Amino acid sequence: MTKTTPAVDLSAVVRAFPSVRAVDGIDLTIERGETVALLGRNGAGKSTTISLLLGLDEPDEGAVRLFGTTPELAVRKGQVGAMLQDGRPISRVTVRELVTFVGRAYPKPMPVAEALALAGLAEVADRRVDRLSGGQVQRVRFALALAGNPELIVLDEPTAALDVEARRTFWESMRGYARRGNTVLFSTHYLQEADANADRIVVIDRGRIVADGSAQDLKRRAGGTLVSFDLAGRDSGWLDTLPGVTAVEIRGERAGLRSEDSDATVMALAGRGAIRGLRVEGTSLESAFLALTAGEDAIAETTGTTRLTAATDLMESL
Ligand SMILES: Nc1ncnc2c1ncn2[C@@H]1O[C@H](COP(=O)(O)OP(=O)(O)OP(=O)(O)O)[C@@H](O)[C@H]1O
Repeated sequence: MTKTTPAVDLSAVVRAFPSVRAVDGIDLTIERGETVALLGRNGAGKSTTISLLLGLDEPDEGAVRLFGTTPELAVRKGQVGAMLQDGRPISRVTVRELVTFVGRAYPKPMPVAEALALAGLAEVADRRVDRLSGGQVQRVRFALALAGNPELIVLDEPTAALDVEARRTFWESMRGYARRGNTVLFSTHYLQEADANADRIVVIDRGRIVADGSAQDLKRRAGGTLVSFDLAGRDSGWLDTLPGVTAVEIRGERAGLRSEDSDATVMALAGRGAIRGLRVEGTSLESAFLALTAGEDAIAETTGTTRLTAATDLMESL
């Protein structure tokens, strides 16, 4: 094993339950030092992927390696810390006592003061865990994940129940840990969190990876730009033949065109004098995500050619 062994390596991983293939052939490599968001809708397969990655569940097919070894061994060695969705820490002890106790289970624990400081708990270290706010409890769980001094931390929807301020402090702590050269994998429904806190976003849908890259890459993949204009009584049958256009949506008098080459689309529209109320907008991360994870149901009325474009999203933008 060399220094360059990736932190995470999932290879053709499948986990099938009787009613659903929760993970349906995932290949994912995360290099040391990366911060990666696993982004997907409810039921996309994020938690199942995380369970497999931590060795809490076994894949039916494929292989999972952490730092070149099995998840069990990596966890036992303290290389991996995790913060999962449920489980409230035991409460009749102080924050410091709890972090100290958990650290003792690992061969090379992080010094307690350091774990408390990184998690933003120094000021409440001597308070009982059952006297803390929801945001503080979440930070205790983060400190417990840090207790073994891990190189990789895995967080399953870490900010799901937190208000805006608690989220902000949570992500500050996480970034402090990542800046030390550590690796972070977190799952989220929140696009803004993925965009703001990850170097790389892996979009998962129906147990498969449907996109993997920076926020910028996702926007590009989701179909570039939205060009819209007033039809002013024209028919719309010709719009999907225009250069660059991948999808067309008509809403009353307004036409929306998803375009991979907005310059060419606008030129062609201008050539036909169809420029009344013309608007050209870049794809937001929100619409990129919707487009990448849209089901067949969301596309029903779209006359365009791409499967990736969600009609509902296009309608919202008009
Ligand atoms: N133990 C299980 N037995 C049967 N089906 C399961 C089991 N665990 C998960 N599933 C199913 O697998 C699919 C993926 O679930 P998973 O919890 O991994 O999704 P998720 O992306 O984490 O969703 P959420 O954001 O709601 O937590 C879902 O259809 C879920 O119902």
